[in-house]
Amino acid sequence: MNVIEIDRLTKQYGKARGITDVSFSVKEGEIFGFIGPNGAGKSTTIRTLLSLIYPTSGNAKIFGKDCVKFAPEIKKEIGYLPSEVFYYDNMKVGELLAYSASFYRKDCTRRIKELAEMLDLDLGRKVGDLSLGNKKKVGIVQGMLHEPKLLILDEPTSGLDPLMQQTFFELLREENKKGVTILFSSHILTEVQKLCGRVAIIKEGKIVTVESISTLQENNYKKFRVETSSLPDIAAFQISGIKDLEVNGRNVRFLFKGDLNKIINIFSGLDIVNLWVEEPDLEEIFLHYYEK
Ligand SMILES: Nc1ncnc2c1ncn2[C@@H]1O[C@H](COP(=O)(O)OP(=O)(O)OP(=O)(O)O)[C@@H](O)[C@H]1O
Repeated sequence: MNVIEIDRLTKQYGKARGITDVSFSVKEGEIFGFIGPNGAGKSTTIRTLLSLIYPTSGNAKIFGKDCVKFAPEIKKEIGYLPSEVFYYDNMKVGELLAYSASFYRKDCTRRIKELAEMLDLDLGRKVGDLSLGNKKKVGIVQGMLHEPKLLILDEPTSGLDPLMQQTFFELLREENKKGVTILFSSHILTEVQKLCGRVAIIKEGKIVTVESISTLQENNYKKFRVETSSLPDIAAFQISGIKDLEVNGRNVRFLFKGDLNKIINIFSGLDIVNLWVEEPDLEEIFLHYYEK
């Protein structure tokens, strides 16, 4: 069953582009990544799903129900973490979360305590005194306190330190094991790779592809840079799979996709002083993976 179904969703901000013909679906029980650079249209898509803004055309369904028509009903079953959180500074964290919980017809006290403990969040502190990361944690608890069936997280890790990111990812995996579906938006490919099974990639308001992470990785170019002790024989690098070859004296850079043993073969004929192998960043995947 599809928990989220987005069909040719378009949002124009006056003359400015928001998103154009965005379509993808998220199945029940998936952790689905929504990835793209800043300004690509992730927040616009998510805000449209939540009826915080209205589509210019197209439609989206959550739990099989139209997002606009059934917005209040759907929202009760969703946990949403916006990319930026703003709070009344004078409230204590516990008071703020109790207030958030009052919108749901269930007692969330126990869950608030559990989540706060897990994330090491002090419920007695004033919101105004919290660091950016701790404010983010308040947002996370706020989005999860009513134990929703669907979590929509817009750039949830910004501001969290690496250890807390790990704890947060564990928490998400636990929720997912309980059957919770997660839409996770990010501009950081590595974190999406760690957590998600499939991803939709958005660029300049349009979906570039919807792909499983494993397919995405298999088809990625890796970046190589090698420094040799003497001028290398460039002819050795003229094999299929290598592209964007750049030679600068004893330094050679190139991109490679395919059987890595071919590269090891080339390297075995060289006297290597230094070697760097890097995963391409998101922009490079856009440029090289999708040009085909
Ligand atoms: N209220 C608005 N009025 C006009 N244009 C907007 C508005 N909100 C977003 N946009 C534009 O819509 C496009 C998509 O922005 P959006 O915020 O959805 O991207 P994003 O992928 O979430 O990026 P970020 O990670 O930077 O938030 C951008 O070109 C942005 O400038």
